[in-house]
Amino acid sequence: MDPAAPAAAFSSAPLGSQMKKRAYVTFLAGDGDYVKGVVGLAKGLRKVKSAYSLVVAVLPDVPEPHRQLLRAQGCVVREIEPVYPPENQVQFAMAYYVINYSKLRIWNFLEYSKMIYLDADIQVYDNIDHLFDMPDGYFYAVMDCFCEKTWSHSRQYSIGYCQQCPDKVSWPTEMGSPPPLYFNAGMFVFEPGQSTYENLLKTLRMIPPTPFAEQDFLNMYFEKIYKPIPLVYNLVLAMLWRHPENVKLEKVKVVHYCAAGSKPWRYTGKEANMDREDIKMLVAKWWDVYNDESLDFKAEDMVPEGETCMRPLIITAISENKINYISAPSAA
Ligand SMILES: O=c1ccn([C@@H]2O[C@H](COP(=O)(O)OP(=O)(O)O)[C@@H](O)[C@H]2O)c(=O)[nH]1
Ligand SMILES: OC[C@H]1O[C@H](O[C@@H]2[C@@H](O)[C@H](O)[C@@H](O)[C@H](O)[C@@H]2O)[C@H](O)[C@@H](O)[C@H]1O
Repeated sequence: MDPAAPAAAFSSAPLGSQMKKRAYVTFLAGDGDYVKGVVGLAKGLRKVKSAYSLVVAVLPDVPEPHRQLLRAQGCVVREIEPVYPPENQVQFAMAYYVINYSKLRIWNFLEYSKMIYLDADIQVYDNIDHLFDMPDGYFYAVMDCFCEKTWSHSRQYSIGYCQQCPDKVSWPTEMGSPPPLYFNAGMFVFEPGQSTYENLLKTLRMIPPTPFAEQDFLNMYFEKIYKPIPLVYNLVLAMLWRHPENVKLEKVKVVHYCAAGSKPWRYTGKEANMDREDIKMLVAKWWDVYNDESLDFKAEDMVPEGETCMRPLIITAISENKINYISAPSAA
């Protein structure tokens, strides 16, 4: 149990503690407003009644008050050391992407057998716990789109090719085979492991960095075991105006607020496409969850960190006094 986990705990080894551990995990850097994204995500997962904890991998520059805020929302806060790419002159798509290589530390969370990574600018609106039950040995994520200006450095963008509509502009044979399927690294299902972790870091030192930083690197590294999953599990907002024919908004379970100007906690509506009705609706939807006090963490929400979906058994066991539940001291 993470020593910094909420005070609520089980006095005896939680039922099933020998079972495989699973959890959601996100990444937080800096002392800025992304912490709001993590709070929103923690409350969103609670709203959809996820059976798993949210682990937050924080860089050392995340201040203690922000860590306390996240613990008070039931998150498991884990400090990680930064990971920097080799010295390079590359122009990252966004200058701050250099910090995103630190996401690689989550492969070293060896107490977990399977995790679902979610960026802090993601919100989960339907329960996606079933993704944990997909076959082991693969890397699951949603395909990205190459049509936004952020891709102007790429061959795909230069010829107007996008994997979201491969028949619209087909890949020219003179350019060789089309690029392998490419995922958005804001959401993925993965299995932590020591050998994978060590090999990731060793390989990183040998690969020249590229504009999409760790997203490009992870696509290269996991190319052979990457399995695309439906777009409903990570709606990259640009899909709404780039490939509306591929989006059924009412079916979307996970929204990724990654388009420029779409971070709900910074939203002004002034950037391109931000005045769309669907964007306004999705930003309001994010705020509804963030502001919903009924979704704040309460002791009875505690699922032993990393446990499988044991809540019903645990509650029965508590009611039958098979295990004692030490509830967190009330906030009052
Ligand atoms: O100042 C920052 C910038 C980024 N992030 C983390 O890195 C992820 C990826 O950055 P961002 O969401 O800005 O990338 P985008 O998906 O919008 O390109 C964020 O979701 C956060 O989890 C952070 O914690 N602090
Ligand atoms: O560090 C590289 C980043 O790459 C991705 O950002 C998005 C974002 O840049 C959009 O603006 C693009 O349109 C989209 O394609 C691109 O994937 C991940 O979501 C993020 O977590 C991070 O890995």
